[in-house]
Amino acid sequence: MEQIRNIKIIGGIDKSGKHENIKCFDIAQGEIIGIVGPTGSGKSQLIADIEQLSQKDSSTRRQILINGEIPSSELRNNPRQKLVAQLSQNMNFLADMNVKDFLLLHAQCRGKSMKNIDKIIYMANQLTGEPIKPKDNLTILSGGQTRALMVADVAVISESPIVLIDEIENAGIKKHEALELLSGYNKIILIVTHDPVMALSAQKRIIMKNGGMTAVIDASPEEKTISSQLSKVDQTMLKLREMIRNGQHIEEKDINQIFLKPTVNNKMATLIHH
Ligand SMILES: Nc1ncnc2c1ncn2[C@@H]1O[C@H](COP(=O)(O)OP(=O)(O)OP(=O)(O)O)[C@@H](O)[C@H]1O
Repeated sequence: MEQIRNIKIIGGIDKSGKHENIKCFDIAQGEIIGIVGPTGSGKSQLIADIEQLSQKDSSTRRQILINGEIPSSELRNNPRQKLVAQLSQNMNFLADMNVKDFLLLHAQCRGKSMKNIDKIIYMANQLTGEPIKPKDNLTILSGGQTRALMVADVAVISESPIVLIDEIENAGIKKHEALELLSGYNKIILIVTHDPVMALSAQKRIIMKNGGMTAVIDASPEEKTISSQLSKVDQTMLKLREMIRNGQHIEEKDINQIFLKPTVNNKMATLIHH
């Protein structure tokens, strides 16, 4: 597959038939873009336009260019050239095989090195509190383990240059780290989310309203700091969850990592303390 360096979204019309505010939006390899907006505002439709490489032929009349050009019909229609890998809350592995065998099979199908398998399991284990073992059966993995393994698998083995993450707010994984891992593999990442940790991890976020892209907001330096603070809160919640699951008692020191670190400013500190 040709290397996808960037995609361009050329704006179309919203649900009222008016031109979208955003006429043109470029996304480069390695960028993380959030898509936010109320229910029914057209977030999934925007993703569908990208996935189908719409050429003014969907309800939104948007056009998607790849590397600045109209994509070939091969790229649009051949399922083997699928551009978008999707990760969502409700996805589960169905195959009755163990983690290592599955990864070996997937790597083999994609013509990827089989030497990376242990690395993928290691990466997945950095994202989840509950260690995944190579001999674990896929079907017994918990929700968090499943999502963590999918993220590592998509990052290393899958060839899809675009990764769509659809509302994995309660995935039970370190979301911030998961996004960093994927963007490190130069994927274009689009996240539909209502979760501040995820939304603020994105460099930019597209604001949807009434079926149209109304604005694009660049994450401010302050928001980036808030994002890493929230990520620590997130990790502490994951840790507490694991401890409770394992029948342990929670002590004040277990939540100190949220409170002890200097916060963005006093306002943020007050917010967390209360
Ligand atoms: N520009 C548009 N023109 C016409 N119809 C549109 C447009 N954008 C979205 N729609 C339609 O509006 C409906 C709601 O959009 P969509 O499902 O994308 O919203 P959403 O923001 O993903 O909602 P939710 O948060 O509930 O998942 C869909 O049927 C979609 O096809």
